[in-house]
Amino acid sequence: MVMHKRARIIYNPTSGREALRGDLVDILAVYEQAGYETSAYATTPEPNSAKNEATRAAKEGFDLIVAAGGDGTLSEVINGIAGLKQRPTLAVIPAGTTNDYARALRVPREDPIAAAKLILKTNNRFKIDVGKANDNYFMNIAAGGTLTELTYEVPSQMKSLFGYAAYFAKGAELLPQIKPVEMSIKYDGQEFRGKASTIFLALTNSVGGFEQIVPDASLDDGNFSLIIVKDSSLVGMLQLMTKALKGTHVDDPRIIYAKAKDVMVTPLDDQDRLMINLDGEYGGDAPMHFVNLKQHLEVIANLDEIPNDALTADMKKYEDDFVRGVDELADQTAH
Ligand SMILES: Nc1ncnc2c1ncn2[C@@H]1O[C@H](COP(=O)(O)OP(=O)(O)OP(=O)(O)O)[C@@H](O)[C@H]1O
Repeated sequence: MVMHKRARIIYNPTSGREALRGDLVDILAVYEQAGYETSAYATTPEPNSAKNEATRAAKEGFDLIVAAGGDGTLSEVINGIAGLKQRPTLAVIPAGTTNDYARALRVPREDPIAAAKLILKTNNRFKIDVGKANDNYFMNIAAGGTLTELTYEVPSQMKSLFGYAAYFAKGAELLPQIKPVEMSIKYDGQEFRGKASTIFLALTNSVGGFEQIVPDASLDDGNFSLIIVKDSSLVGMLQLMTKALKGTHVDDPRIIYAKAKDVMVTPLDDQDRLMINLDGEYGGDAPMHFVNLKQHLEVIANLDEIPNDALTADMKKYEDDFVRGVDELADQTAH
């Protein structure tokens, strides 16, 4: 008897513009063509429906799990399998509005069937790092601060309309609420002790449109890129944001930029609440222990292709306007 490999597609019927529904038959056919006996599960509005199904399918011995939806669905699927001994391979079909992770894996983001077809390509399997934060897992970025919604809590509609520009608008609006917190950050035998306003632990360089926030990110080196932001003034933070667009923030004295596998973040004053955001969702408060699980998951990706993520003309213009606005603001405050 021939044993077939099995694939489980976990898809969110509501994500993005409900684009997946019409493509599902074709997507199933692609995985069948690749030799997988394939079935599909539609997620439900209940919390963790994608996560629970991912755990169930992995324990049932499925070889491949396809997470089809937005970053939220993908994050749940990763949380459903990352803690298991036997982990299926993960494929991603992006259908959300930001799809940061698919961008990092260079999975086509406009065409779900093209994304599925990566399974047919040779040289498409990569073992990549996964982040652990206390008992949760993340694949892209952990952010900590008094206000971790900084780059994330952008309403979906606004994201679809303005894409990447929406992050700036929202970021600028929220910045005045950021307050520095006295904290200890132990990282691979070193320690930062002092006031910091925000920290980031990144696994990829694909963070809400800031392609250069981690200019030298590697998906499989076992390290987080740790960014500790010491400044918290409005102008200072905005200036750092403009520098982050170009990747020049890493040399700024207001920032500590390091590579580390093990990071312990502890607020030093019990009164301070240091919230942690994992891949765009609230992930609990510090103290938090972060561990990089090196090459923990096998993913279907397109990493041998040359990146094709040039900023569109519109984004570029917005970026230029933003940089000019910040320069003017800095001038006014200086006088
Ligand atoms: N059948 C369903 N009906 C309503 N909501 C659902 C359903 N299935 C999943 N959800 C909800 O969808 C959310 C996850 O959305 P997901 O990240 O996949 O897409 P998105 O929000 O469109 O994408 P992005 O995060 O990129 O904006 C979760 O809050 C989940 O509870």
